[in-house]
Amino acid sequence: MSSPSPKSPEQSDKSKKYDRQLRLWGDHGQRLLENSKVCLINATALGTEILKSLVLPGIGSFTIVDGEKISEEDIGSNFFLENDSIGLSRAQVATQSLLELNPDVRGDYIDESPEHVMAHTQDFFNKFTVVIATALPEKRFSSDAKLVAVSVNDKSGVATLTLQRPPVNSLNLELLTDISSGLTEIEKAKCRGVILTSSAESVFSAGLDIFEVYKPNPERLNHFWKVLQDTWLKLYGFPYATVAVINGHAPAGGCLLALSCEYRIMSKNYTIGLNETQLGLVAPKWFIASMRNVIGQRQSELALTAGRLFKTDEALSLGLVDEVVDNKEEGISKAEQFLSRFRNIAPEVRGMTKQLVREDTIKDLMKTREQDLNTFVQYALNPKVQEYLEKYMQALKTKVLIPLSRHLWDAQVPLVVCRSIGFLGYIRLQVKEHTVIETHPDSENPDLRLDKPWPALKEHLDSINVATLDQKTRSHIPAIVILYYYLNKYKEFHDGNVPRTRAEKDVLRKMIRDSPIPDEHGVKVLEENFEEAIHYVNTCLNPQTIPSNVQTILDDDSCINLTQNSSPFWVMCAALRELVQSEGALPVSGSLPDMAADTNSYITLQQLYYKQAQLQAEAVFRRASQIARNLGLPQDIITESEVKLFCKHANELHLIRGCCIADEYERTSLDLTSYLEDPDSLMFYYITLRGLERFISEFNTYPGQFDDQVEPDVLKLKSIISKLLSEWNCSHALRDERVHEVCRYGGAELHSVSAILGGCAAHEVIKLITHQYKPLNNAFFYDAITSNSATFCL
Ligand SMILES: CC/C=C\C/C=C\CCCC/C=C/C(=O)SCCNC(=O)CCNC(=O)[C@H](O)C(C)(C)COP(=O)(O)OP(=O)(O)OC[C@H]1O[C@@H](n2cnc3c(N)ncnc32)[C@H](O)[C@@H]1OP(=O)(O)O
Repeated sequence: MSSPSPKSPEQSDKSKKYDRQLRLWGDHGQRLLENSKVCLINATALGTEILKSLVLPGIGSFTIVDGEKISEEDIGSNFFLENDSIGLSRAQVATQSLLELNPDVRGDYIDESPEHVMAHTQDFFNKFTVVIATALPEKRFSSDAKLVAVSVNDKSGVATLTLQRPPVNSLNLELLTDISSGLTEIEKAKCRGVILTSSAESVFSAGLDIFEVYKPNPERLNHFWKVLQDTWLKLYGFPYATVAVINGHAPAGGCLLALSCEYRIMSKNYTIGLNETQLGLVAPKWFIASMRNVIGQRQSELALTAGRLFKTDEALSLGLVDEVVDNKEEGISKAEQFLSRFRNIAPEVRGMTKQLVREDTIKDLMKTREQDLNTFVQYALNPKVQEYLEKYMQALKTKVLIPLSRHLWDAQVPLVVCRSIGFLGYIRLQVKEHTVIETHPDSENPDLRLDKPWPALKEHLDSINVATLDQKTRSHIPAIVILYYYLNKYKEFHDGNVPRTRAEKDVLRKMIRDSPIPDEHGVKVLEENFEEAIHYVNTCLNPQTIPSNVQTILDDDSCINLTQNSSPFWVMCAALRELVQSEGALPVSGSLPDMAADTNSYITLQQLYYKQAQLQAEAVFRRASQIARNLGLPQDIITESEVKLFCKHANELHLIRGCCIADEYERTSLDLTSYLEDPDSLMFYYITLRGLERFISEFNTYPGQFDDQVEPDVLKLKSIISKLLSEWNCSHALRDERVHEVCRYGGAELHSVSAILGGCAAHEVIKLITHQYKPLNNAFFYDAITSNSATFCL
């Protein structure tokens, strides 16, 4: 769904419109901004405020991902939503309002939750320049690793197929496909038997993955069900002996997997059953048959119609499982014992017998496969079922921050996580690697190279004898010429050294100050250009060294060992490294400060600096293009204008390597002592926020969201926070009033706080996009009560 906006016809209009900001980040920064694609997850008040401050300066495009409908609470805080839009898609309405702010920006939206987008289009977020997420809950991550592990014990000939799709082995298309190919692999290896188990600590399998069925892509939905049928047919009719070691909960589809095996061994204190009716769903016929074949018609009917989930011991009495064990290891050992029962029976004979026993059930599905598929698809696409699934999914807590963080970290897309709650604001930047070409350093000393002038400059400066110039010419020569002349005089008397200390510089300053010829009254009048020369003694004679930030970059492995994945920045750095190695210094910046001088002499000098900078930038460009060619990178990845900018600011290159939010959330110890001992430290906000996020994950509401729950929520939040602190081995406690304060907010967003924070977050995003100005590293807290703010590197 996209709402394209026409581009403004007049380029000059655009320059006029953006005139103020062009002074800050230049054409180069504006170009990057106009080519950027920004994704916003959740159009909360904070989210739309951030986008507002990005749309106005003219980002290329934005996409809002938000599956929420507009609520009354939204209207109270979100400036971009209006009363008559209650119940409409928040993503759509926010997109339309934001697009009105700037006709040069394109915007679109996806009216789906980020969880849904992640589950269906893994790489969706990779295409963005930056992803901004507001009000996003955390989640244990699911990785791209193989979803099943197959291992074969060569001695016993027993294969183990372990389900390992975190967090709960919910059966999506990929997991089912992997189970099916795992079984094929085991069949080819002619194993004596298979043990089916799970790597999760307390779940065998949570059954079918709800995300496969919620707002599905019809083609994938069809495919999903066919693969489920195939996998069941393969497992149910598997020629070798099969045992399920059920080391955790096995509801619905999880129970079906276990029922398809010949023998079931279950760990204590979990639940198992075909509970579909409890979920408002009807179990397909072959699910029912799988159960009936194990516990009989009568018990199946009772269990299925009530949607019963049985505790392990109940399941044992019912015959739904065959043995109970204390843990998975014991289960595996019991499973091996079961399989060894068939040691003296010919595997083909055993297999054929099993297939005959199961033949009718298998044939039933084979005959009705197409019809079963159509029934499922129609049922799943029914709006009522979808409505029901939406509610069900909300009840199944949704946490998404951690997988998103991990995914974007790997894809090297910056992630900006923000939250605005009550009087508290928080911004956290995740960048794996961010490089900055600082075009606006805090203090820039002119790069004059008077201590080591290159030949053309030396020749020109040496050609002017300041002492013999007539008064008029003297008063118009550029300060640099004067400085160079007296510097050489100074060197003559100081063994060829340039002045370094303050006292030494005073000597040089005095030489310049004393240089004018006295007038008829014996007074030495110091011209403006001589004053300037004295001024430059302080700033322009420091030896040309390579700043440590730049040296670190030139010594970085990414600069030395380039690969096909190297960014243009690193290719340019490698070329720069070669120039530095051959010339012993960074390229000349090429710009000359304004100075009191006659036009001709100033321009001559300016040309010398400009030409040298051009020559050096061209050398770096040629080398960078060569490196890119050698690496097989596209030729247009390095442009001449970019190299010029890079060389001009070569002493202001910065590299930031950040840390991954998912790692931060999975860290088991955190040394907060020094912060917590400081009564003014805002670090307690971080702890409160982490507690808040865990609260949302556990209870699916904000603490204090419901008036009658404020006090119980305070207790729950306190207990969550003290658990968090003890997980981090932190002995401090959080003051009670801090917890009360957060519960008082009840999850409310205040427009004024969101507006301030939105501006700050947008500013950080602009830094990330333009690669100018160093971004925040890495967390920012804003306390709107005291108007204090703090940054922490977490
Ligand atoms: C789906 C079919 C619908 C309609 C089609 C029409 C009809 C024909 C089909 C009928 C046959 C259907 C068969 C099925 O299998 S339906 C699925 C039924 N399964 C469940 O209802 C299980 C629900 N899950 C649980 O009860 C618990 O998660 C479980 C397994 C006991 C584990 O508990 P716990 O360890 O506390 O873990 P969490 O609850 O915190 O869950 C962790 C994490 O996993 C997500 N999740 C859980 N179950 C599923 C699932 N089935 N699909 C997708 N995701 C699931 C949960 O949301 C949590 O996610 P988070 O983001 O919060 O980390």
